[in-house]
Amino acid sequence: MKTPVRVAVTGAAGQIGYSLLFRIASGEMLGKDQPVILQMLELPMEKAQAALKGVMMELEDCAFPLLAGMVGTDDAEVAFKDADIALLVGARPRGPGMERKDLLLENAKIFTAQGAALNKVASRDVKVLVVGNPANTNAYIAMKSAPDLPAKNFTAMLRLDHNRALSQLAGKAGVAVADIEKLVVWGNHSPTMYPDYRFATVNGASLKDKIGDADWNANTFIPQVGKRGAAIIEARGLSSAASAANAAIDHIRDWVLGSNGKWVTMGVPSDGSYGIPEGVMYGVPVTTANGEYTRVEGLPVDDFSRAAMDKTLAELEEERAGVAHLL
Ligand SMILES: NC(=O)c1ccc[n+]([C@@H]2O[C@H](COP(=O)([O-])OP(=O)(O)OC[C@H]3O[C@@H](n4cnc5c(N)ncnc54)[C@H](O)[C@@H]3O)[C@@H](O)[C@H]2O)c1
Ligand SMILES: O=C(O)C[C@H](O)C(=O)O
Repeated sequence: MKTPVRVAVTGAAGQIGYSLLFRIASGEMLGKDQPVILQMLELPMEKAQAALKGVMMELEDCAFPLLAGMVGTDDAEVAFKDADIALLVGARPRGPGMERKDLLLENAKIFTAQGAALNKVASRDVKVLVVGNPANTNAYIAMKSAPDLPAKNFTAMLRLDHNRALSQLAGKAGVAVADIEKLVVWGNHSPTMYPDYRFATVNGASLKDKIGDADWNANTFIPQVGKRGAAIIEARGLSSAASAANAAIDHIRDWVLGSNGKWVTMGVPSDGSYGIPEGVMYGVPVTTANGEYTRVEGLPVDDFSRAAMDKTLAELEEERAGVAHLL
């Protein structure tokens, strides 16, 4: 039997938490031979703690063979103690008519506190994924609030956007999602993101050539992927949850177990490549192996792409300036 991995999940009694925890405990994230200990954080409020207790009762009732332990708490330092993986989900979601950055100041303080708690008690190798919005800037805040942990351990979730783009492309081209490779989503998890299929292939052939529709790319595909979160809020009255949990599982699974050479999108602190200033938490293509991600380097950036990449960068810089006083 392998040593259990400690997985901390914040906002554990929320919508995403409810779609996420059972899949982690069943082995879908870290493998069917990997025991896990779930360390769950919720707000110190009676209702949230009662809901967390209910979720833990249900986890217990699943009798998951891989669930080696559970902790439910309102104290971040308990939830993050020795955590190998931390999924920072707990934050306020937006409602209809809001942009994710409208949540910035309200949610930012959560991530200064949780970054500091991770800094103090988590494993030095902890892999952190920020899901709570605005995800890139919250991940940046957590990273800056944890100066003793390597910056590369902090990531933001762009995988939902990557998966959304895959499905739109597969539908347009009449191909299977599984056959599409080398897709990128650059930048911020916001409507300014730039889903880019210039390099994408289907069974080795260019997807861009197969689609051959620049107007669809600029006027349908890019805005549709960028505004998909709002479309779901409009339809459901609540923000995406099962698909967000699924993307979080994809992100961590690939980071820990490897992407087998496939490109995936992760929001990571920039190393200065592609004209993105160092430290900005920006969606880029990576491959993953042996628990590390490696940027796909040297892709050509044409004028259209440069403009799109700079627009999403400008928004991230603006968000970063808006929280500078907290860091
Ligand atoms: N990055 C993405 O792709 C993506 C996708 C979907 C949703 N989201 C974001 O994820 C977040 C959670 O969404 P949800 O639908 O699960 O929301 P939700 O309101 O259903 O659940 C959030 C939970 O977090 C808890 N919480 C709030 N502050 C906390 C704190 N400081 N510590 C611990 N727990 C805390 C709340 O009590 C609640 O139970 C939102 O910010 C949402 O916008 C991101
Ligand atoms: O759009 C939102 O506010 C929720 C989430 O970020 C999403 O993309 O579905």
